[in-house]
Amino acid sequence: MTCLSKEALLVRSVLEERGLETPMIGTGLSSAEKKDRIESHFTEILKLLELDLTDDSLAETPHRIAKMYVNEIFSGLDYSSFPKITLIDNKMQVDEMVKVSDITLTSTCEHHFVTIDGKATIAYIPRSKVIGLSKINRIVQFFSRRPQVQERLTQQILVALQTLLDSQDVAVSITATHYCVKARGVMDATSETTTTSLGGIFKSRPETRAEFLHCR
Ligand SMILES: Nc1nc2c(ncn2[C@@H]2O[C@H](COP(=O)(O)OP(=O)(O)OP(=O)(O)O)[C@@H](O)[C@H]2O)c(=O)[nH]1
Ligand SMILES: [Zn+2]
Repeated sequence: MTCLSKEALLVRSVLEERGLETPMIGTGLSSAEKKDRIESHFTEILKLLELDLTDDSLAETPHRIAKMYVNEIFSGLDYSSFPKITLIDNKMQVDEMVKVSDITLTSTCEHHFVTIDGKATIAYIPRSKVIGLSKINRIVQFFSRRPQVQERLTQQILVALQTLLDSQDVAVSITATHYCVKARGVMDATSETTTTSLGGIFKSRPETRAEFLHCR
C-alpha cells in the first residue's frame, strides 16, 4: 500500500469532516486490478454498441480507456497522486493578495462522463505561510482529475488551500464549458458556468471580494 503524505491525509480528513469529499466506496483493488476490470467492462460496452473489436483501430480501445481513467483523468480519486506541497515561512511579510489567474482546468462531468473545459482563478492573503505557486495549479489539477460537479470542485480546491495555508483567506473562481451542455442534450455551444467559493476576508470584506472578482 502506498504511504500518503501528511498533507494528503490532512486535506482528505478535512474534506470528509466538511462533507465535501467525493462520494466513494473502497474496493481494496490495486491500480492494475482496476485497469483489468475496467478494460473487460469496456470491451462489453463496445461490443454492445456492435463495434468490431477485431478491427485494428478499435482493438486496443478498452485497454486505452482503462489506462486513461486510472492513470490520467480519474487519478485524483487516489490520494497517492496528491501533489507534493511546498510551503515557506512568510518571512517577507507579504500581506497583500496573491492571485493566480487563468489556470488551465480540465475535468470530467460526473453526470455524463464528458469533458469540463475551463479556467480557475485563485487568490489568497498570505498569513504565516506562502505556498509554491505551481502547487496551486497542481491542486486544481488533482481535484479536476475526478468525476466532478463544478460546485464541488470549487469547494474542494478552496478547502484544500485553506487547510494547507492554515488560513480562511482564500478565494476560488472557476469558469468552464461543460461538454454535456455543449455537445449533447441542450447543445448550447456558447454558455459558460462560473462558480465561486470565498473564504475569510474574501467573504467578509466587500473591497477584497471586489478586488478578487473584478481586477486582473
Ligand atoms: N449543478 C451542476 N449541474 C451539472 C454539472 N454538470 C452537469 N450538470 C447537469 O446535470 C444535470 C443532469 O440532469 P438529468 O436530467 O439527469 O440528465 P439529462 O437527461 O442528460 O439532462 P440534459 O443535459 O438536460 O439532457 C443536467 O442538467 C446537467 O447540465 C455541474 O457541474 N453542476
Ligand atoms: Zn454532464
